[in-house]
Amino acid sequence: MDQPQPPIQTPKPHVAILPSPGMGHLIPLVEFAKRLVTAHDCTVTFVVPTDGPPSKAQKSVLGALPEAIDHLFLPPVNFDDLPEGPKIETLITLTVARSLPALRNVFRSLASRSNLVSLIVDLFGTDAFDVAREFNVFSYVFYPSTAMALSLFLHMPVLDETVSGEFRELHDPIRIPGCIPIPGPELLDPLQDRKNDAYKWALHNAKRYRLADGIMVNSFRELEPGPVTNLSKSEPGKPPVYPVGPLVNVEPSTKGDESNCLTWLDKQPHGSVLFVSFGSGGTLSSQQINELALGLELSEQRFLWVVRRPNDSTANATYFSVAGQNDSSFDFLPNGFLERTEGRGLVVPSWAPQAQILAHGSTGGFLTHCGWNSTLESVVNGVPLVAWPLYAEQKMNALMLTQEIKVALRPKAAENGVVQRDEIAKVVKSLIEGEEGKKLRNRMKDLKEAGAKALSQDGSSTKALSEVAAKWKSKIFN
Ligand SMILES: O=c1ccn([C@@H]2O[C@H](COP(=O)(O)OP(=O)(O)O[C@H]3O[C@H](CO)[C@@H](O)[C@H](O)[C@H]3O)[C@@H](O)[C@H]2O)c(=O)[nH]1
Repeated sequence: MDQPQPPIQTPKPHVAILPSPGMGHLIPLVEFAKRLVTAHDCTVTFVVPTDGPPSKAQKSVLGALPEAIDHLFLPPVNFDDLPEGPKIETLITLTVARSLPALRNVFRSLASRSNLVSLIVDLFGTDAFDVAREFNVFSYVFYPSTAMALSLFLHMPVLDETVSGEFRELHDPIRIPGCIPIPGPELLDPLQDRKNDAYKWALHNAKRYRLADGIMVNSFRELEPGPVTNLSKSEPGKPPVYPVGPLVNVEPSTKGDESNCLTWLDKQPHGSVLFVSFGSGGTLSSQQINELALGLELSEQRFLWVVRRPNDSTANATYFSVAGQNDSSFDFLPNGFLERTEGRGLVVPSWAPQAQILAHGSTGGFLTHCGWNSTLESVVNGVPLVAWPLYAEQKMNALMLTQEIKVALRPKAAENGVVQRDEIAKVVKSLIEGEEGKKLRNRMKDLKEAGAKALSQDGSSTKALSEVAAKWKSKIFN
């Protein structure tokens, strides 16, 4: 009788992921890569463009990945030729565009030693599609923000052609298929000044989205029914859109619990603490930090606040440098604030293990800049929000969270643009112990369940990702 044959080794599909700069872009892609490996037996290489030495946070996230996920840093690009004060979107797009020769070399090597099937970029990386085409592999976008913002990106070429002047000056709100109307001043930052290069680069990327073989978005239908339903309709020239979320950072944070936040939370009553944090890049002005501190004090609620040194000229001062910061002198906080709130409040410098804080039972609310990862991390833990948008697409997110999904309260700024202490105290109190807070919390709990269902074995996001993976696998066997 014939001896049984050893099983034929299936060649694994290999995927190259190119994250554009920013922890908010890297973190969801890492979760996405883990799914590709565990659920679809892919192998992955993160090819990371840089403009300087990799940050501690980047190294620590990428260094902790399973064996099937490799990573390498491309040589830093140079920006010496740029005029003064380029905006973030310009820097992010140019970091990718100027890394293409190095990416090409990496592709040459990957293609020779693996079944390279696809390139995945995020919202600002579409220039890399040219390299994917040269090597005959698929090009996908992983869109790390809302289906609403993706709808805007896809609609941007039409807006550009049909609207003259600045969007922020339009009398009527902007209407995008499937989305709630967006007042011009709430549109994402690069659309606020059409003469700036940042607008040019956003439009450039938006036009190139149509060249992708598919777009994955970190959202799910129950969270954004209007935009998701509309995006799933097929339309000539629009790639298929796959909602694959909520993919969030669930691992212990990159920097551990150096500030003992979790130990402190262990000692607080259930659902009593407001977590205050502005993502990886958010900073406040001196005047605003002062009001926020006094507002938290006045609210008489417990709080855990990730504090960064104020910056009076920009709201995203630490976007490219957060990991380097470790400024624990809080000399800019109001006199006596730390002493007066001792025991009831904990202030930590720069960075905290956010995923674990939001998952902790003592956390009852989150005052956030509305970055989409922070928002999703709150959704998967059923934590209601105070919306405090700062830059990028955060005002659009806040609009949706307060007016459409109704899981957030948004404090109003005074005429000078600063949110005053009384307003802060009122909103915080209402979220943590008021009737309104209760409603938002219940709504968040429903979304938490819907999110878990979307990612379950037969859930919509699981199925959407399987469809993409099947397409990649078919490339190997054809
Ligand atoms: O002290 C901190 C601060 C942040 N984080 C983590 O860092 C990520 C921050 O992501 P996000 O909330 O999305 O904020 P940004 O880093 O500001 O993200 C950028 O990218 C997002 C996705 O495109 C956009 O929604 C934002 O507007 C944009 O600023 C989250 O996973 C947090 O858990 C920590 O672990 N500890």
